[in-house]
Amino acid sequence: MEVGFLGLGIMGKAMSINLLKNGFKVTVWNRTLSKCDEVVAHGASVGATPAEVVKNCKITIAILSDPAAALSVVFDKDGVLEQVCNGKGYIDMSTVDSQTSCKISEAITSKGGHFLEAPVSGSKQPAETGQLIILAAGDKALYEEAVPAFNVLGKKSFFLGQTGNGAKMKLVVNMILGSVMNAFSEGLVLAERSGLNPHDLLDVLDLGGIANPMFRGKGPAMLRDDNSPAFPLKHQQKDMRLALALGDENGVSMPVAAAANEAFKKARSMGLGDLDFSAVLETVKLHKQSS
Ligand SMILES: NC(=O)C1=CN([C@@H]2O[C@H](COP(=O)(O)OP(=O)(O)OC[C@H]3O[C@@H](n4cnc5c(N)ncnc54)[C@H](OP(=O)(O)O)[C@@H]3O)[C@@H](O)[C@H]2O)C=CC1
Ligand SMILES: O=CC(=O)O
Repeated sequence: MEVGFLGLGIMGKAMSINLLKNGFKVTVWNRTLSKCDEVVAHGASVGATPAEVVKNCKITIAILSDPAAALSVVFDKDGVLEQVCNGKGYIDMSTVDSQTSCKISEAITSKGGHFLEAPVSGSKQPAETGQLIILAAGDKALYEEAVPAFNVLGKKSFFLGQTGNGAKMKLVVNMILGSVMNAFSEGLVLAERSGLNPHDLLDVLDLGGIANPMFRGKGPAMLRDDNSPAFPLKHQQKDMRLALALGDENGVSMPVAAAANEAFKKARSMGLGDLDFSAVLETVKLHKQSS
């Protein structure tokens, strides 16, 4: 199967290499061209523009940073829309809001193309090992056609119905993720400042009813001040912002998520946006009792 792939950030690089390793022919494009080199070394071809990739491939996948990037790659000059026509499929795996997804869907389908949103749950390592959870919605026939690729990229794919449902599911999941990360950060600092060994806290958490792969996976690195990015904090803050907007639209009060969003905003203002979202721990460490 031949696919186009737009966006070779942390996720896109791992996912496109995974497709190549599993026998797919892949044509890639990335705004910063040099990021194509490693994927080309695994056998990918390069398209000069998103439009060229779509022209050459029946199905094109994108995973881009945020709504602005997702829209730009479709609507701007040399963008996806210039080459979408009957029979072409476009799958956007970026984490965006449902409005962005619907706007892209309308544009693609108005030109005869097929659109599927398919944001993913899981981070850099699940992307590398093909263990993502795929939250697809939109064109069911395109979903069926993409299943062989999804089976390489993920451990489980969900088809959630109409366009927008995948985006909403992803935002709900990441709203919880970001809130939990804040509570976990507060717990680590509270344990340490109150004289406990935070490594003991990790062991205790691991055995109880709130045991969580994220605590075990990220806790030791957080205690070493290692926040090398798997899931960049700026993207987690974007997800909190979009989830809060979804809460507004639906009249859902979310004080915990709102507080978590403020902490991520604070972390961004401290210059931590490109680090892992676990770097929100630094905002908790900031507050020290002076007397
Ligand atoms: N990292 C993770 O753990 C996960 C991330 N996600 C989501 O996946 C998406 C990608 O994440 P990730 O790979 O980590 O992000 P990165 O920041 O590593 O990569 C972002 C990608 O978007 C591209 N991009 C940004 N702005 C534009 C633009 N205006 N025009 C064209 N391309 C643009 C970047 O290009 P360039 O290289 O030129 O900057 C790069 O290819 C995000 O929506 C994120 O929320 C979902 C699940 C897990
Ligand atoms: O979006 C991030 C993730 O880990 O999922």
